[in-house]
Amino acid sequence: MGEFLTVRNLCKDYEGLRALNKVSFTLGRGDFLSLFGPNGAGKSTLLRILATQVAPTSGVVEVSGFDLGEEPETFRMQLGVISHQSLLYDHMSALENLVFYARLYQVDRPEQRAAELLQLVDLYPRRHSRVGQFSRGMRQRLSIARALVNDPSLLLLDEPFTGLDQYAASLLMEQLTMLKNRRRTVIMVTHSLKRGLEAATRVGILAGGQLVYLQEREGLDRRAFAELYLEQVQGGTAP
Ligand SMILES: Nc1ncnc2c1ncn2[C@@H]1O[C@H](COP(=O)(O)OP(=O)(O)OP(=O)(O)O)[C@@H](O)[C@H]1O
Repeated sequence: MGEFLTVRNLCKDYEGLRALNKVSFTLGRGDFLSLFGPNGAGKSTLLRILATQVAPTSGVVEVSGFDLGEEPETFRMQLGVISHQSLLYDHMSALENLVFYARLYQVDRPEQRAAELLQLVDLYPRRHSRVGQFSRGMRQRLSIARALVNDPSLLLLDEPFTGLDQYAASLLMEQLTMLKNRRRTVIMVTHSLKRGLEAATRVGILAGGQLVYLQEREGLDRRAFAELYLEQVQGGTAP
């Protein structure tokens, strides 16, 4: 079976600072990579490149064998992103936001899809409230619903548990597990070892812009991994 996502020798420089240094890995459909690493390691930069928000300085990203740089629009249609930016419109209601994105992604029956997702993240009773009035956790729930609107083939999650209560966090874990079972590919950046290891098929550590560790989750020695992670976090801050 061919790989779904191929990242090869990816580099990103910001004004002389090398944020990513020759990062290479591949993921198949149904793979779930949990990516750990200290602050400033380059994790968000990697996700931003994969989300086509930032161009790499050099290197290649291929999705289903197609170069990302050549077909960004096609690729975006099958992408879901949860990042630090919520990408929500404050002056619109929760329902209006989701219907807007459902239309943007040319989803069948946008209203129905929006309602379904609002149920899923337990915001249906608040569907007519303006998002500007939402709490942080409610916004995060809606961001999750937004990211799922097109049933993405690749889901990119940057610290998705931020602001979520226990209940919402377990709802998200459930969704992620379902997506994985449906052979969607997920990359999740997190500082939570527990959450990251729970859902992963692969675990990686990015430090100083380099992928210093990448292993299958199965058979992973949790204790040894926790120690390695701690070492990296203590040893390395921003490059
Ligand atoms: N737009 C930018 N312009 C200049 N430098 C940037 C920019 N974005 C990120 N950087 C730098 O690139 C490096 C990697 O940043 P990045 O946000 O990718 O790290 P991270 O691993 O996601 O960190 P955190 O865990 O703190 O979110 C840092 O040194 C950061 O200062």
